[in-house]
Amino acid sequence: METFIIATKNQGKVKEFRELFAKYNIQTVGLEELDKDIPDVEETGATFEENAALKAETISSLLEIPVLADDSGLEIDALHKAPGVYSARYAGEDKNDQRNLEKVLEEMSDKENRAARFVCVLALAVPGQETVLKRGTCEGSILYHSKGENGFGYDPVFQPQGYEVSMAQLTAEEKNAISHRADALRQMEEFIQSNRV
Ligand SMILES: O=P(O)(O)OP(=O)(O)OP(=O)(O)OC[C@H]1O[C@@H](n2cnc3c(O)ncnc32)[C@H](O)[C@@H]1O
Ligand SMILES: [Mg+2]
Repeated sequence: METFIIATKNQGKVKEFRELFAKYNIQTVGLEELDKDIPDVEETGATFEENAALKAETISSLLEIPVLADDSGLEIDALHKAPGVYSARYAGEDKNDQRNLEKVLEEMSDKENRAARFVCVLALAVPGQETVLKRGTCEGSILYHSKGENGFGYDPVFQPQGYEVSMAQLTAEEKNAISHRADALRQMEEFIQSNRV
């Protein structure tokens, strides 16, 4: 089976990419599964696109092979699109999912407009080629309390549009059918196919 490198250290993303790529018969590997010690890429960009490209291009140059990176997060309308590109570090530099979602619940406790979306930008960097960027979204709303155990990150406080449960109450299969990550990957499909390694 072919293998694709995903430039991420997030095990929640690694699991979802493994599931999403299975239908292409491609195996995916996260950075922590590689033998090499890969340095953290500083996410200095102002947009998901900039950060996704930064991660994909840095790791692709280092390994000299095609690399896919994911920069994602939660945009909340009542918070002027925060936490946005700062989603991973919303409650502090130590990147704690639980504290991040508690901060969202607190900031949203008095807000009537609950509209929000998950955004995922995928960047495919191939040595000697221009990086390809694709953006996927999943619309929904912010709950008043967290519920559910599945998924990762902000899933327990996010209710996808058309559902009465949180993203964390969906099965992996159900989330993968509607997620921002699946949406972005569908758009990236032809580029993945033409860069099978
Ligand atoms: O940069 P890498 O190494 O890929 O890992 P990361 O966790 O730092 O990833 P990001 O910089 O893209 O930050 C994404 C943030 O958005 C959250 N997030 C992304 N996708 C999500 C999803 O499908 N469900 C819930 N939260 C998600 C995630 O928990 C992080 O807090
Ligand atoms: Mg990150």
